[in-house]
Amino acid sequence: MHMVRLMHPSSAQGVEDMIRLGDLHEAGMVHNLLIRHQEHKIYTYTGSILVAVNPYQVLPLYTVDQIRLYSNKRIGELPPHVFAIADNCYFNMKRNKRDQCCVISGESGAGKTESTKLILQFLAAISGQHSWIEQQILEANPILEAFGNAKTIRNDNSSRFGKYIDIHFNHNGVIEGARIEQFLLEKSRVCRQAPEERNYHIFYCMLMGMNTEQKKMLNLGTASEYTYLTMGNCMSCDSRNDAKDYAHIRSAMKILMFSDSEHWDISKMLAAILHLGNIEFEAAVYDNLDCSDVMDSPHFSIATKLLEVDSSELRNSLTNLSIIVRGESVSRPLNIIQAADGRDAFVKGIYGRIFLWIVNKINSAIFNPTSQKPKDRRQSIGLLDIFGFENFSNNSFEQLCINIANEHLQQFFVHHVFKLEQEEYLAENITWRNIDFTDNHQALEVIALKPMNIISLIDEESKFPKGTDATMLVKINSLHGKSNIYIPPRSVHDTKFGINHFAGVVFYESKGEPISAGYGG
Ligand SMILES: Nc1ncnc2c1ncn2[C@@H]1O[C@H](COP(=O)(O)OP(=O)(O)OP(=O)(O)O)[C@@H](O)[C@H]1O
Repeated sequence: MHMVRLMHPSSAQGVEDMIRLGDLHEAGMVHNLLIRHQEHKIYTYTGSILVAVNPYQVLPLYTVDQIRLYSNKRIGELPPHVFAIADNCYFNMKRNKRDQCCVISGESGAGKTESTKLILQFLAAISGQHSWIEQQILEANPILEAFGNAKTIRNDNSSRFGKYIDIHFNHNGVIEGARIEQFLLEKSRVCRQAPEERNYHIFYCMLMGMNTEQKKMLNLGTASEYTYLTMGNCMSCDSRNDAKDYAHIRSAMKILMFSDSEHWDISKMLAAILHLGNIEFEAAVYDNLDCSDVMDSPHFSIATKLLEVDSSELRNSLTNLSIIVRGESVSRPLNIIQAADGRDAFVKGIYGRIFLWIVNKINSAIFNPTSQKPKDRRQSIGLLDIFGFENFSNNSFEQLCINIANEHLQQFFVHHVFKLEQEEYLAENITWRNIDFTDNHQALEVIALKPMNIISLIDEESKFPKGTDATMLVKINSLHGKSNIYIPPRSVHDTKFGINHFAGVVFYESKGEPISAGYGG
């Protein structure tokens, strides 16, 4: 049993900056956040880091008066606030003429996207021009959220992609443009959703918001008619109004210069995805090989029309797999399970490209390339809104990518907060007590950095014509089986491998999707 000690007075009252806590350990910090949260004080500092606890209610913290109050103040002068961080970035950028960056991280539902939007709003308000470009930057959000957010069991508006927004300012500190980068869109959601989860908002918004004539042209009905929209058995979401959101998405697209024909082309692609999802395959045998054929249904012919492709070519590519080996195309028939997997991979490819196209289109409206003149040199504030570490009961390649991104962020954090600081103390001969910290550099090396790392082996196997999930595991086992980072499957029948991440062990499923579509492609 641990010794019982008196609580430090700072723990009983709570502190604005956890560095001042008398009981500086995990329980002390969590307790501090709890008592502050109970008083609706959702923000707390830990040095230069702001910790935000989601209040799940509207608090009067973001009014115009609050923006005015936090503008041009030193950190610590006022209670901790996301506006204080934004203000600090803005004035550091202007004063020191150095670009700034805010990293916003946390688990799903923590409030990352809301915080990103609040920082954007604050910057738009204090840089003070209420210009068309500011409005365009703010209106990019509803479009990105329509195509990249979905209802999950944790969050009715969960971002299923990471984003980096770089906001550009001229030498007077006025916003003159921005550029958005997206990472790791969860493409599997287009074809499959967990119970009580939905596909991307745009599908439901389109079906609820389009007029009858447009729906007729795309042969669309209601959400319940499409396999891809019903996997989670959840077609509506109490906190959302799909029809109203559709009107907002349309107006945001106009503000960001999407033409009517571009919007219509996107709608055709989305409708084609829904029809492709309803296509079924029947088994066939040809030359003693298990093959498949597309079952006759209106969905197939509608999909070919919407995609503007030849129906026999589409049929052929859905039921055969072609790989390029040494410059030559090698084709083999697919059985019905492989054909359905291949169709899903095709759909994920289409959706991923639509998303990329949309981000590029938004950038073409809000991004101004730099001028060469030194007096026009622009400065920037970057906002990174990226998913936190994930560990579900079933983890796929997508979780592996997300967790690698978090390993990199952790390494950046370790490097800046501990390693560089300690080097500086040493260089200046300052006496200090060594702080123990866990360095995740070795994990990063094994997973993604050193030669023959786990990711490169997965990549290599996905390009190998005879590569399967099983051959991939054999290779990883033989090269990393003895490392303390990789945990091999427990038996030859086990298809899960584990990775010892900085935040804990996660087991990943290697089986399920064809390797070329799931892991490699
Ligand atoms: N500061 C806040 N004030 C009030 N409500 C908030 C605040 N931050 C978050 N919320 C509520 O919590 C919900 C989830 O927040 P948000 O979407 O920002 O989480 P997230 O961390 O981006 O999650 P995900 O990783 O799933 O995208 C929001 O839709 C909103 O209802």
